[in-house]
Amino acid sequence: MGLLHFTPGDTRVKICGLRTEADVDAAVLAGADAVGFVFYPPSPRAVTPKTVAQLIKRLPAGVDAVALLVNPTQAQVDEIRSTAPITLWQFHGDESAAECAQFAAGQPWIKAARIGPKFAFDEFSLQYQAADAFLLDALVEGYGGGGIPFDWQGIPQAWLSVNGPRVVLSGGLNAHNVGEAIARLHPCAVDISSGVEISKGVKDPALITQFIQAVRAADAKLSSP
Ligand SMILES: O=C(O)c1ccccc1NCC(=O)[C@H](O)[C@H](O)COP(=O)(O)O
Repeated sequence: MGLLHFTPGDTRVKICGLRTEADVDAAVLAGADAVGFVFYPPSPRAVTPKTVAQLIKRLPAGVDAVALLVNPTQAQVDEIRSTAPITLWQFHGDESAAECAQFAAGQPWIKAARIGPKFAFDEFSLQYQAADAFLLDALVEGYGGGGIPFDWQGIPQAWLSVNGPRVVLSGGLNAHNVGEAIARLHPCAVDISSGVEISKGVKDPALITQFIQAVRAADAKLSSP
């Protein structure tokens, strides 16, 4: 129920970059806790507020509708908010904490971090301490949706022990590596886009189902004695 209402052994799942009714239906049927809509025109996954307003009508109560933005203008955010009932905001660009809070206007928000070899974890979480969650993603050309994992071992254990309950792990996840990610990092949630696609922007219902089943299996393994 929702992306960020974390309880141990119940890793939440966000399926990102949905564009069609079939995409949304597949994610809901598979048990996604959140669905992400990319409002970044250069992306092949980009959608319009009007389209998202129709897609959100297919979501049952409790499934978060996440707006994904990259350095938006206030006008862009206002148009999205006035058109589609977004429940969670994800900022994937160079937005300041103050800008994120202003854009979110009291709703929960996630700040995405693009993790390179020298990423400053402590400085990041201090700067964005007001965020409801941190989405840790790979540093790829462009902004996201690169389908590449980052070095999970590079996350300081001390930082993870404090911030883990609000970490959304992202970047190159799939049904084959998500179990290891959950066992090692115990994130609040996991996020996926490329790993459930047959081509850029084209989601595959079977891959979505397989991914969520892999998450549930990993949680069950953690919970078993
Ligand atoms: O998905 C995109 O096209 C995208 C474009 C611009 C900024 C962010 C974008 N995606 C952000 C996400 O939350 C993705 O789910 C995340 O980067 C993971 O993607 P993937 O590695 O393909 O699973």
